[in-house]
Amino acid sequence: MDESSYSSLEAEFGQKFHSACCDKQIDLALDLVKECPDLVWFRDPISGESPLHWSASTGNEALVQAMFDNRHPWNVLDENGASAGEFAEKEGYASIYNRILEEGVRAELILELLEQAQGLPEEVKDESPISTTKEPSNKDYLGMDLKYSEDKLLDAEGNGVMMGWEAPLMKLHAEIIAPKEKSAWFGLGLIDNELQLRKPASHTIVEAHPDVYSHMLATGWGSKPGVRIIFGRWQDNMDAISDRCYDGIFFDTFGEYYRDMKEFHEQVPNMLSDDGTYSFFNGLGGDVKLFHDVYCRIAQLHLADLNIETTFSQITIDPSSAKVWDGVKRRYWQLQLYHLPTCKFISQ
Ligand SMILES: C[S@@+](CC[C@H](N)C(=O)[O-])C[C@H]1O[C@@H](n2cnc3c(N)ncnc32)[C@H](O)[C@@H]1O
Repeated sequence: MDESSYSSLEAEFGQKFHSACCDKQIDLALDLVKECPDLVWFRDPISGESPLHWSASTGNEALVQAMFDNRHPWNVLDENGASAGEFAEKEGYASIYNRILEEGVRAELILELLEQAQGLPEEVKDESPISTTKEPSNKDYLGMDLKYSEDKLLDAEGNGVMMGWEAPLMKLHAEIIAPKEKSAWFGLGLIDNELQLRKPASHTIVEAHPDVYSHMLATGWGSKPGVRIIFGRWQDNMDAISDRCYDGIFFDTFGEYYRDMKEFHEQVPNMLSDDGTYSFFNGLGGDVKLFHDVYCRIAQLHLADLNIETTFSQITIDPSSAKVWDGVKRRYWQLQLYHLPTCKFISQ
């Protein structure tokens, strides 16, 4: 059943449930779910809020658990784009936030297993709230004309491929994957300039878009000492990319999903030196805090399966000014804290 197809009975129970939550009548709310489990599909027609939002606001764990026991989705957003996690946080219920986060991790991992076992259809796959960066599909993007402006690289639909506000983050990523040999993806070349300042012995750049590649050549990257450019999709060039061991690797593409990034992560152990550092642009779920937290945890778990430990440094970043996004179709980052990943082999 989808959220728009609840019956009038479920709508009636949904409204009663809302009132019970507002009045913190937990026993009544639990009885209502028992009597009509399908009330979990009710959504307030104006606010878009769900029974999970209201349960989270009560701070009652049993009620939140009752939502999940009755298959309430963890990732419903209200009309303002707020998740149930944010409702819990607003009331100061950190343990409820964490319970919803755990459920999100569990649900996404199960979805991934189903996808592996059955090959889910595209429309179901795309129900996952998370893309690694910003839209559209990678292949569509690679066929589009791009536009460089002073501090932005936009695709033909006005999506921000790379933006100047990310410069301080690129500096930090460059610092952690520091000297000798590097691999990166180009965009505005912000991280590449930072890496060059650190005078690496060699620096490999992988870039698939013809316009970006031309821009790289026009700005002299083709003849910089120690710089090697591999032109093409990383997926199609793994043999050339992994012909050596890197002390630092940075991954930051465009129009790819988390599953693409995971596929790249599986290649990292074959080309990172024993004490090397891997990092990636962590735009995962960058417009909803709960989604971002769920996917940081999932990436951490998947990397741990590869014997790689991930620590996240929290960086305050606030690109909320309207001017930053002038002419850009979608604000792909809306959070106050960036989780900068440092990934290293777990020592035996
Ligand atoms: C977000 S930008 C990288 C920005 C870069 N970190 C910087 O500091 O300027 C992503 C780049 O990856 C390239 N790209 C996208 N998909 C790719 C793929 N499958 N293989 C290789 N490069 C890709 C894009 O053309 C774009 O230049």
